[in-house]
Amino acid sequence: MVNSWDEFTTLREIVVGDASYTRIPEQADLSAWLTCYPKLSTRELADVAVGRVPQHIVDEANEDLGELASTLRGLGITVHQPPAPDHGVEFGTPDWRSAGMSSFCPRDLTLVVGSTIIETPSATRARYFELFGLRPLLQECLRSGAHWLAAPRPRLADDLFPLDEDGLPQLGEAEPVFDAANVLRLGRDVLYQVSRSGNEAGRLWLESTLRLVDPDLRVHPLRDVYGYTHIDSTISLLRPGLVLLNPSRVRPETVPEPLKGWDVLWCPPLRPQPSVHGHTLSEVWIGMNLLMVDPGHAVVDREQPELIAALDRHGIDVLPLRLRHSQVLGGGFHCVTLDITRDGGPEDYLT
Ligand SMILES: NC(=[NH2+])NCCC[C@H](N)C(=O)O
Repeated sequence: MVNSWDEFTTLREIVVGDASYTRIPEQADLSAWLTCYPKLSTRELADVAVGRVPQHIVDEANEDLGELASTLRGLGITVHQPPAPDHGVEFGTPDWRSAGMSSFCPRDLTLVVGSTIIETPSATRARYFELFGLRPLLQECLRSGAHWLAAPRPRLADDLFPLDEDGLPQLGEAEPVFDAANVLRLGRDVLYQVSRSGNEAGRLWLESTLRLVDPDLRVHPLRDVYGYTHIDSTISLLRPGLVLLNPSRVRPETVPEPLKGWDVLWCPPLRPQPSVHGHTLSEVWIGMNLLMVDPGHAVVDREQPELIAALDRHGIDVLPLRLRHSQVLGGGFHCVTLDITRDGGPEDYLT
């Protein structure tokens, strides 16, 4: 039964990703450049290894996902691992053509608010059909009583991706686009990061749609916190009143308004993963991208002992697991999962 209103109450059912067929999309595609390596110049992009990710990386990533799935099942959690489609298959629209990218991060394109599943309008062309891999499960959820919506299919024409004064890609406002991973759920409050992976039109669409889901829901835009892809290596909601924040992106004076008054665990310096495939889709801060199993237990990268110790000091026991390629593939434990059932409801955690 689909019911997930937050990021920390006791977890009952979850989706775990599949790294099979993962590809780095052609970087000549503006949307791929924006989502993958937005800080690289066109000259630097020439060095990026595009196409299928080396099989040993895929195999090790799937091994780690398998261990995650087994650990969660061992805790009595129902785990789904829908098989990835072949992301090498090309597709297109009247405006562009692309091949796929990855099913490693189910968090990115599917937003669950309560019993409503929302397919979000990603700005990444290569991810346009990624959710077809989840469709059988989403139909199962529908049959079990979930509401299932999809945002207006975005056109993703070039006018959505203007260049800035440095010739680097930006996200325009031509249409509503955002990834689900730009959103954190906090009971009746929803944090929406405005960035290169979620625009203001996307926020407007989400606000309008969530009014249909529950008129008491409140969407809080987070602007000028982190301008790049996704919110969950900048902010991790640990439990009511305690948040893990990325000190390289947030300062005490810029703690997002909805979280002022919460206790802050400033993430300690994290350890980079060994470089195995040139440029990485994530910064080192992906190490703080953790999964709360319940308010007292977190799945965390076992190669981050300083973070594990900091969580322990805040009364959070850690299940230390490995995710050897979270930087290269751009996903930590929050990214590579999608919780569909937790115990919490539309609580008011902010007053
Ligand atoms: N849901 C996700 N895939 N999140 C990944 C966020 C990675 C973020 N752009 C960073 O470099 O730290």
